[in-house]
Amino acid sequence: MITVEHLCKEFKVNKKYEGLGGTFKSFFSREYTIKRAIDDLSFNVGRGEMAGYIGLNGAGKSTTIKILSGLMEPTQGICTVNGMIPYRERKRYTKNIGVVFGNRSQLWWDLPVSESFSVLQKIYEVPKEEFSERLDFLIEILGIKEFYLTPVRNLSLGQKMRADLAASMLHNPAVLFLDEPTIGLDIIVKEKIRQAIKKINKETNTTVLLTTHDLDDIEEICNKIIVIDKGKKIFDGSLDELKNVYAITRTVHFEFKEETTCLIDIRERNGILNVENEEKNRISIKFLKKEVDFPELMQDIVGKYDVTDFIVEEPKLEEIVKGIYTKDCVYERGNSYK
Ligand SMILES: Nc1ncnc2c1ncn2[C@@H]1O[C@H](COP(=O)(O)OP(=O)(O)OP(=O)(O)O)[C@@H](O)[C@H]1O
Repeated sequence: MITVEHLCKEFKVNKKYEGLGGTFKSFFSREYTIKRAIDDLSFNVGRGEMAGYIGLNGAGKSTTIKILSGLMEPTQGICTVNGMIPYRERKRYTKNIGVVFGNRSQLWWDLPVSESFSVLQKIYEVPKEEFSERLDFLIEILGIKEFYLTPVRNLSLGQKMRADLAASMLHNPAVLFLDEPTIGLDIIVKEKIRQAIKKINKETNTTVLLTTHDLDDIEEICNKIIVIDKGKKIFDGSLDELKNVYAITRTVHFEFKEETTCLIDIRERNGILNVENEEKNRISIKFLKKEVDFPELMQDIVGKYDVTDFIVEEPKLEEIVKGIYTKDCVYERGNSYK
């Protein structure tokens, strides 16, 4: 459904000079440097898949979305979405996609939500019956009824986002591009938006490409994840694959019947990263999965100490992804764990 092949995007950036004189010089200078925002990027997203597209600030996410939604042409490479080249046949193409930019609304500020939707119906040429069916579905799953007749300027951030999401889906697009759809929203509205996206995908098999800095969005919504860094792809696979490759540690929290302070024999073993006394009878052990035989470790501790309870904790997605960026976790690829 979405195919990206060797995509590059370069921007010309005016050369900057230091100081006040420099600022003046920069203003009139015709010298520029080239900024490569996307660098030989290739990936695929299949029909009905929901892919999370993540990267640090400035990694190139928005630039990719702009190219994929037809707003920008790449410098090199090619992409197709639903069989079309986005920036070549924009008018026909826009009827096939929905786009939501979390920091920008596509609704008309002074119009009530209802009228904004009617204008979009005309723009996208959606037949009346189809439109009304679609509208009922979106009003229901996004809980829009309570502010349907309110002017957009009077909506809260969360209401505006829900209305924007509905607006992007009125013409039943095959692909939905979401750029930070939960930015600035409270936890309840975030959850509503996530559930709605999942429902839309389930009911209409819409393909979703989602960029976000909130990794809970990814964990809850996506079945595929693409990680980019400085314009280059550094991971492409399922969430489980990401965890298998990069979640190299595990922590077990033990509760003992009595005060157990040291576990010196455990602490000294290969692959044990940390043994911490949380309370007098509670100890947590963090270790490298690759170096420690987990069942053996458990057997050993349960055999020697009176364990009343234990909880196994895997690293959170946030921690895993942070490790990928900082290269702290590429233990299996030859470097060492810091
Ligand atoms: N129009 C432009 N002119 C010059 N440089 C640009 C332009 N647009 C983006 N860039 C640069 O390209 C790089 C990628 O920017 P982009 O906005 O795609 O990143 P991003 O991953 O979306 O970041 P963020 O998470 O902060 O939104 C950045 O270094 C940015 O400064």
